[in-house]
Amino acid sequence: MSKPIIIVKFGTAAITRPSGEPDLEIMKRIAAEVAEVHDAYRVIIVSSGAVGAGKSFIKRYKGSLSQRKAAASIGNPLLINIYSEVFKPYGIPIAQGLCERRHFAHRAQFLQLKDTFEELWRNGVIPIVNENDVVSDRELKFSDNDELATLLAAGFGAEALMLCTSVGGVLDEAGEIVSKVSDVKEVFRFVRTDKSFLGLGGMASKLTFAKMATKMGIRVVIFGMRESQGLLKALKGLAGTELLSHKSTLSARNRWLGSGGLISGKLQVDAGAERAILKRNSLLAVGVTSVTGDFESGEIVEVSNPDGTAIAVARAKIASAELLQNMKTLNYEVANANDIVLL
Ligand SMILES: N[C@@H](CCC(=O)OP(=O)(O)O)C(=O)O
Repeated sequence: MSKPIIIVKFGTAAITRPSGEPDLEIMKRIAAEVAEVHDAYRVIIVSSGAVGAGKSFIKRYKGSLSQRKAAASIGNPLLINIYSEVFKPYGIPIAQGLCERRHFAHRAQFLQLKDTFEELWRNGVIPIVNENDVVSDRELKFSDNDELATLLAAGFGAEALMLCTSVGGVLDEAGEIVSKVSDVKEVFRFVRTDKSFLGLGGMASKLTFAKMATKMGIRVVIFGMRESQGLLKALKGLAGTELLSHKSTLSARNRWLGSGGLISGKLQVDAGAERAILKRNSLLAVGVTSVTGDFESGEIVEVSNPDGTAIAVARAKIASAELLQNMKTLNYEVANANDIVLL
């Protein structure tokens, strides 16, 4: 049987000194702990920190979009070199994967990503993923690397999504780490919305994506690396905040479909089409009342009922332009029942 997959995401604040430079001690600890679980799991590391690692090279850095992108393009190779060095003592080669949102919007592209990582794992290599900041533009970028890590966890059918933060977990009113959470709603009220200067996500973002992952049957642990054994303890549920997964009967393909973050367009349907979808039938053009966004055949759309409540996500069989021309056509399939996941 193949080894389970874990996604381990390190946020900027978790691996960066206050000056913005990568914290070598923490990164050595990451390598040591990941090396310990390398035989038991197929690991994907998602690492932020490129902007922090490169920003000192940008004159009068103020954090504008172009400065962040330039800083990331300088910082990414620096960061990946450090990872390569810290994993060397364990004989583990690492590889870099730079992803954009569109790589997740098409099943075929995602399957290529999967094949590439499978090949890396067969060769004992750990892929380290970051957003392709240099080219991802305002609309096409991930909201942050928590989203990227969640999409990878959903698409790869990961057993666990490990989100490393500087705080070490979700803190309650008394400042204590909440250890186990069965419903993410329970801890949302503790969350402050401020985030670190260099990173993009914060605790609210982590919990939003954690909720999505737990619904898909993925265990999520928010943990820290400031103390040794942080990852190892968190994997055993002995440190950080563990968000328990819900039972999921979705196939890997439908988890990927249902992960929501990939949505390229939105469709509103009438009451008849809503009933049909809820009875697990296909979606026909005649039931679509409005089309938002510009999507291609094969991309993911959100489907909402006449009240505007999202009821499903679906892989569109036709592009938005073709749908707009055939809105009133009977028996014109927009999404096949097998490509619709109810929310
Ligand atoms: N891609 C950017 C990081 C973006 C990001 O999501 O940061 P964080 O919220 O710290 O995980 C970088 O490498 O600096």
